[in-house]
Amino acid sequence: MIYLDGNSLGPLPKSVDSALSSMVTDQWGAHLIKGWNVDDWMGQPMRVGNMIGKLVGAPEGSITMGDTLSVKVYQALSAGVQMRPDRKVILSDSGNFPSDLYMAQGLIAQLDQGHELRVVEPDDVMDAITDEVAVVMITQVDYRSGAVHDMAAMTAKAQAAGAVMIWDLAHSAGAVPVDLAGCGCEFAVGCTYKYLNGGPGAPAFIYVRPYVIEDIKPALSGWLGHDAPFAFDLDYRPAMGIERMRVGTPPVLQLTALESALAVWDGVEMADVRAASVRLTELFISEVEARCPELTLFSPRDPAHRGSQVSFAHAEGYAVMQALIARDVIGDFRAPNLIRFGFTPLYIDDADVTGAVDVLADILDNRVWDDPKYMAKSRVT
Ligand SMILES: Cc1ncc(COP(=O)(O)O)c(C=O)c1O
Ligand SMILES: Nc1c(O)cccc1C(=O)C[C@H](N)C(=O)O
Repeated sequence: MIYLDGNSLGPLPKSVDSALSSMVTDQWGAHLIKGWNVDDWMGQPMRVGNMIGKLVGAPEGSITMGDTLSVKVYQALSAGVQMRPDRKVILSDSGNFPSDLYMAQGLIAQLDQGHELRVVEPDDVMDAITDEVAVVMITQVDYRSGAVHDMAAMTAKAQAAGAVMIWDLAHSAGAVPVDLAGCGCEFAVGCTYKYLNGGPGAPAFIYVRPYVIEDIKPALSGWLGHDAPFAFDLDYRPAMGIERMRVGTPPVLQLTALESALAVWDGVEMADVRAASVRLTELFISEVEARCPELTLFSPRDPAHRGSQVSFAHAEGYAVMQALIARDVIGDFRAPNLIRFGFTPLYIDDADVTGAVDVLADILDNRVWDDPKYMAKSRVT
């Protein structure tokens, strides 16, 4: 198999199977409830958060783990809106992943204070940052095109206009160098099942800039974000620091898989990963353009403006992708007409790229995709 879908679900790292089975047998099985203390399950969200922090330029103790990314988006958004009570606009772009926009719509309905979700074209975000905007919420790497927003420039513009900046790093963490502390944003969130290889349903992360955290009153005020969860007070009192963004019981099995998966990043420099990623995406684009004239590049041509994924448009993109998958070249399809490929240098090399293009060119040259069995849409694409 040539796996070019690590931008949606990373593969199984070799260490994870034994890490999970040891956790189940030696911790859960042997220690039962004592595991919360003797195996430090309670400390896992912070421990794993610190591992991720090293990959995204966040200081120790500024990231915690748990829940899904959609939930973490909601937490960051509600905190951001609360920080700017006099402003009513949440600004985002049409390249954002829909769940982020849906969470904003849900929050606005619940607040019922006249907030507006303003969605502009990706290229228009900078100009749309005005003094009406409470929060700018942007996914750094566009899930369809792979186009990259400049985190430092946009954060600076947002803050100069008095707005709070939230970055969604779902398609950035483990894919492109990120400097959260350097860019100065107030919030960042991301998932761990893509480039970080944490497995299906792996928990999300949330970063809050240290000086901001103490002012946040969490909207999801669960007991594990309480200052003293085991005091079982009847009233909520937020924990000190980033722990207040925890909600409930950590997903220990998923965090164990993720913690093991993250060990492969030890000694890996993001700059090296980025250089290899650029080489792979450049090779893929030049090979496809030379050999597959029916395909039109949808991603930015300049690698400086592209993440670690490449999309091409084809009118029958769904069927083309199904034919590729049937030949064990795995990418995915995004409506209405995009075939999307992720390039993950930890396990993809030049031979994978040229091998994938060999199959793609054959499928197009011989219209292999023009078959009813490749046209029928499945439930998850
Ligand atoms: C940019 C972005 N935001 C949010 C989500 C939603 O994440 P989750 O399903 O983990 O809530 C995804 C992926 O599904 C995504 O790519
Ligand atoms: N999270 C996913 C899932 O649970 C099922 C299928 C796909 C996903 C994804 O992550 C999709 C992904 N955010 C995307 O970029 O399209």
